[in-house]
Amino acid sequence: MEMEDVIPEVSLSAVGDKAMPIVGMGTTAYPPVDDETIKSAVVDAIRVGYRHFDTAFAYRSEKPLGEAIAEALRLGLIKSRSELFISTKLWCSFAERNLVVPALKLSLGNLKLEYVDLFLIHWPLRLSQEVRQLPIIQKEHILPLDLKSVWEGMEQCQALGLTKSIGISNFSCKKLHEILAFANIPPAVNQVEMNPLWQQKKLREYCKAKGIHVTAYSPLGANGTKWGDNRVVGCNVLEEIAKARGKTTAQVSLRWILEQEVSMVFKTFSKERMKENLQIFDWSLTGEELDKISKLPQRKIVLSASIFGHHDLTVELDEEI
Ligand SMILES: NC(=O)C1=CN([C@@H]2O[C@H](COP(=O)(O)OP(=O)(O)OC[C@H]3O[C@@H](n4cnc5c(N)ncnc54)[C@H](OP(=O)(O)O)[C@@H]3O)[C@@H](O)[C@H]2O)C=CC1
Ligand SMILES: O=C[C@H](O)[C@@H](O)[C@@H](O)[C@H](O)C(=O)O
Repeated sequence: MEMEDVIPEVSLSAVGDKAMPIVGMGTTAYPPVDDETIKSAVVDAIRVGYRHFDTAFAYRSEKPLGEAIAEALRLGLIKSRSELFISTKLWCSFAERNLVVPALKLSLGNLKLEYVDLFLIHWPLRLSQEVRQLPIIQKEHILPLDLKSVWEGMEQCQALGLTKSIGISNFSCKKLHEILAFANIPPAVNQVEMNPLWQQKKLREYCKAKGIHVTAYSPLGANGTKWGDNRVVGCNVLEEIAKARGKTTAQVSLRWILEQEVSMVFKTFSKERMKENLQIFDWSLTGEELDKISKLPQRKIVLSASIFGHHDLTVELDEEI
């Protein structure tokens, strides 16, 4: 059986015809790797059965992802680009009304694609165009986002057919409330950190009520990266469940996410772990196990203040839920 047959899909509210595989592969690596490594990891992932890939202008992975797609087509691993679901994100230094369409065109140029399936506002922040690296030392380079005008630019991207659907990332209930007040096209997706140690209960309830699909990022707590740590894969409660069930701690975390009816994007460039991380569809957690996980102490792992630098806007963002 082909793995793609077993990855379920979800229909997004704003996308006419395209469903999103509920498991996708992330493409941001730490420490950074060369393009060839990303390209061959994506080709491996397509072989294993992944069809959904998450990139961003900021990850510098758009180009190798595009090359991997071309290679997969050449090798006959897929027959058409339409078999894939590709999402990319608007970087904060393009978060201005007139820069949104050109930014997506830049990303499409990197990807060598005519359209993406999903385009997200990466963070509810704007960065000055002078910013060249993170974290930002000069505080005046972190700026508030004019959400209404940026969203108009996102809507234009969809109207132009450059993306099938549009959404947001790292948005709290408060910011969702703001955007829903004026959006002509409501966001299809909110991509946020979610794992057993940051369960996002309130945000998920809010999104469900508003018909916004949630995608979990850093579902393994971004193990081994500079924006995450090993608290999820090293969590005792998850380890105990894993041992009792003959699974890995990562599989327990991913299975828990699946059972919350959200989708997820995780990153691994190891072919073995690509397979391991897909072994989550044919078993389920017991009520007792779910109960233990629901009682885990909660703490956000991915903090905008550590990615961008300490600033009133990042501190406020990290506190909002
Ligand atoms: N919208 C946003 O602001 C953000 C979006 N993202 C997106 O989400 C994706 C996933 O999140 P990310 O932050 O990468 O974190 P993840 O939780 O996916 O963790 C990735 C890390 O876990 C390791 N890993 C993967 N599988 C296993 C396993 N089975 N056992 C042990 N370790 C494992 C990987 O190493 P290895 O490769 O060696 O297996 C990698 O170091 C990103 O790649 C990106 O696309 C992430 C952060 C923010
Ligand atoms: O420098 C850090 C990296 O950019 C990392 O924090 C981001 O790429 C993160 O995964 C995100 O999506 O915001």
